[in-house]
Amino acid sequence: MKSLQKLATAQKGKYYGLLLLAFLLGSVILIQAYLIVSIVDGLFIGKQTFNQVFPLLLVLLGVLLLRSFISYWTGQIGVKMAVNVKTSYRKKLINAFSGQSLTGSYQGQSGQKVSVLLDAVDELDSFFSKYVPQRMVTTIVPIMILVVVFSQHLYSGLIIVLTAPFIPIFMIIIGQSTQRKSEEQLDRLAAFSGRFLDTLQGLVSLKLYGRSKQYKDVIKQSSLNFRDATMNILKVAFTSSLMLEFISMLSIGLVALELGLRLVVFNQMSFFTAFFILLLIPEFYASLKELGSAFHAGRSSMGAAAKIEKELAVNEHIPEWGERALPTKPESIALKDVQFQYGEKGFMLKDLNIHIPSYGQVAIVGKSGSGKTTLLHVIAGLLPLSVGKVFVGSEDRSVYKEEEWFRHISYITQHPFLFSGTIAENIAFGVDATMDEVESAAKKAGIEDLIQSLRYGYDTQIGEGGRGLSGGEKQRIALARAFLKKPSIILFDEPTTGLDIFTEQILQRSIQQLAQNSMVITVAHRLQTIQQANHILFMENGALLAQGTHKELKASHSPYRELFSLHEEGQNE
Ligand SMILES: Nc1ncnc2c1ncn2[C@@H]1O[C@H](COP(=O)(O)OP(=O)(O)OP(=O)(O)O)[C@@H](O)[C@H]1O
Repeated sequence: MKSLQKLATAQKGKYYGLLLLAFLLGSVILIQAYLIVSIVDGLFIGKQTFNQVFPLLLVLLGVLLLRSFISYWTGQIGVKMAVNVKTSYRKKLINAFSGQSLTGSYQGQSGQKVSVLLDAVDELDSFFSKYVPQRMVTTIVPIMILVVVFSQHLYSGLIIVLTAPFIPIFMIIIGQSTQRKSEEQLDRLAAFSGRFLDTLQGLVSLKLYGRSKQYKDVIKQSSLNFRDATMNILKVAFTSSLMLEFISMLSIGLVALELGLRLVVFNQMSFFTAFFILLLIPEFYASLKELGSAFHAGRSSMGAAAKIEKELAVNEHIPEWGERALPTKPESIALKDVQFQYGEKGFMLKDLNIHIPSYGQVAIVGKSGSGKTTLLHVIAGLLPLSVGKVFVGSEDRSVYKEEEWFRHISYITQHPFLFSGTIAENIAFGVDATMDEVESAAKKAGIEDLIQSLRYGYDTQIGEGGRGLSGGEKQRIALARAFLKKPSIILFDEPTTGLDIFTEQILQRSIQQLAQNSMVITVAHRLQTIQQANHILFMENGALLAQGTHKELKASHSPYRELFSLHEEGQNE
């Protein structure tokens, strides 16, 4: 609770506002009890007329209104505190997620991350909107009441002092298990969300492999687990309310019995004093009881805070960036003694020394798993280097601003991600472009005819991830993006799966066109791409085995010759 508490005290204005309102509430409760007792005492003991007590009734009405107003403002301040904290946590989480390198973003299930961002952050609400305001009220109001009760009657004060500690003791015992159960509930919710999203995304594979029934059961089970965890929390909440009610009723009963005996049997006190104390005692215990419920909610928030902190504490190694602007057209890219490793013992790129000129086509070639895509990601600046440097021209790339670097890059992956929206919006993604420019880019990427054949043309809606488009169509939209963005560096992960001859030719032609003014680096799987490249990087097991033109490598390097002849065989077949 300490870290959440710090966030509450950091909002000084609101915190002191709550303190002031708690004092006001204490005073209003005392005045309200005093007025009620005066009116009843005046009417029934002092035999006053209604007209005589009427002014007091008006004041009482004012006091009741003031009390409602104080409760309203206390609630409002709590809600505003919660909003500030939730906004700041959501920002931190989004920054953490968006700042992650590729390896970080691949870890864990996407659904779980969404669950932390939405559900766990929402769970923080009750600490600030309920617990903090109520704790302030309970710190001040019962003490004010106790002082007044002691000033009126010593023994009633003593009974309160003896019975009141049972409530906080009980709250602490219950609070421990609430936090544990709340963490468990959030874990299960995150697991449920994660599995659900995984299943949705892999629905086709599940059907093809006849696993949809098993996954249905898995989802059902994780949903039941979440339900059980929620029920466990509710069980604790109900038990805690019952016990708090029981303790406070018992204590009020004891004080009432003592007052009754003194007033009626022993005739040792006035009706005014007895009634006044009797009205204040329920207020005293109500305040403690409400803290009990708020404490329960606050503990749930702690569980959520622990989960969020865990997500934020992932100490990930990310690419470094500086503050300098990048020249309009970056000169060559050079990798000097570069190494990169996935995790501590994962696959490793070893001692890479590569020079790529500012225009022309570079092909990265090698067997599957040799590290071609990983090298492309290192060149793109998506992965942090373990050792070595990447130079842009003569400058270390890390001195440049991240957004400046990415402004110069287009990356056409094997499965480009399209966002839910129109085709035009997807082509113009990240740039301000007129409709003419969008159409001209689509034409260069060879997708214009297809778009025009659609009923709504460029305004056709596509689903998230490009649902509704084929792989080749998605790649051509990504190409159109590249034409529109006019990047200096184009990274292209050539599709391994067979595209039709028509689409393949369009892709080849477009890439060649882009290579006239830009640096094109392709993870090449096709013979034609390899033959056309100005420079070839031949990878094996994370190392750069050889580099040069296709002719040079074919003539001098036997492993390359072997791979190339395999390519040729595949193509002939
Ligand atoms: N995020 C990751 N975390 C850990 N290891 C990874 C990750 N991505 C890839 N690898 C591993 O790194 C190695 C190289 O992968 P990479 O995708 O770079 O190969 P590739 O040459 O592009 O293969 P392909 O031609 O089949 O696409 C593989 O052994 C792969 O399992």
